[in-house]
Amino acid sequence: MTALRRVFAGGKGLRKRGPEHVALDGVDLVVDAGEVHGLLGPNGAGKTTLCKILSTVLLPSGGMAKVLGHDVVTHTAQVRTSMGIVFGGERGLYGRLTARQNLKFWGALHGLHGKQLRTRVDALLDRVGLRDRADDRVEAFSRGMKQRVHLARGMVGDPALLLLDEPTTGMDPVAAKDFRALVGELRAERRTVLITTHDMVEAEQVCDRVSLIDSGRILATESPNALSEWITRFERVDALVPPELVSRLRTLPGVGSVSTSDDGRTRFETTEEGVAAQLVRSLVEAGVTTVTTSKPSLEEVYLHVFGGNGMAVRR
Ligand SMILES: Nc1ncnc2c1ncn2[C@@H]1O[C@H](COP(=O)(O)OP(=O)(O)OP(=O)(O)O)[C@@H](O)[C@H]1O
Repeated sequence: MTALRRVFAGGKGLRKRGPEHVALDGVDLVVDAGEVHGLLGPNGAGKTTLCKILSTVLLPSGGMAKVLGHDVVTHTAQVRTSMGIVFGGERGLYGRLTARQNLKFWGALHGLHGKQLRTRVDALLDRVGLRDRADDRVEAFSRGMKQRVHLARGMVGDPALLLLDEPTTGMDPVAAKDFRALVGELRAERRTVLITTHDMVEAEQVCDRVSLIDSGRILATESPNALSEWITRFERVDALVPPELVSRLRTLPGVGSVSTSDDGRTRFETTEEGVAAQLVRSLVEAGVTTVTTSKPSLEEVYLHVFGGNGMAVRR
């Protein structure tokens, strides 16, 4: 996609008069064939808008996007048949139908019928681990199971490209891990996958490359290694620490900001790998007992990495 732009009219209702809202502000991005590419950004960054344009349900306000060589504005039919779409949440599944019925319905829309349809649906149910629940209504499924039906639905047309929009949001950790394993299988089959997420660890685990998006702009495209380096570098250590010890520890190399809150707890933020562990050791040796460590949020890491131009959570 080149200089892709989408502006929404402001205000509500038919007579929209409020200020315009720029959801995509000139996005340039090339996803290579066979690549699992992550689009990582906070709420309101523009990820869903981008997915909607690529899946031809929303028109761009400017710029150009092609899916497997087909323009999303002028060649919508070709785009639609060459891609599978998996949106997170409840959208797109019929709760009162069984998993098998849902897949048959979508398969029929892709022009499959008879034995070919049955075989494809059976294979997909097997693949996403739902063979035993194939004839239960989808409304009784857990979030993770529904998401597996979604993935099977996205695969029913055997697409070369899959668009996964926040597929693991709301899943428990085990279900999310299983789902990521399925994405790994798609990569092994050399399918191209564009996956949006606001989970840095997820992006790091499943993607070949990750683009960071904020305020409708791509800030950078990175390898997962760079992300994992950020994740290990930036940690937080919180404890009740005597002032003289705070003064000593704040001079340690790799300790970034140090702040003490009203309740007397001090927070150290590290900027180098391994420093959090070193801090914890020093605190324990000095007799400090309740020490907690945590990972910063995506936004905080971006603030470290991009400074004042870090991510802003909108909405
Ligand atoms: N139909 C619409 N009308 C007006 N503004 C919209 C519309 N759809 C999206 N926006 C705005 O465009 C911006 C980008 O939204 P988008 O849904 O693409 O973000 P996102 O990165 O997918 O966020 P999330 O992770 O919360 O889904 C947001 O500020 C949002 O409020």
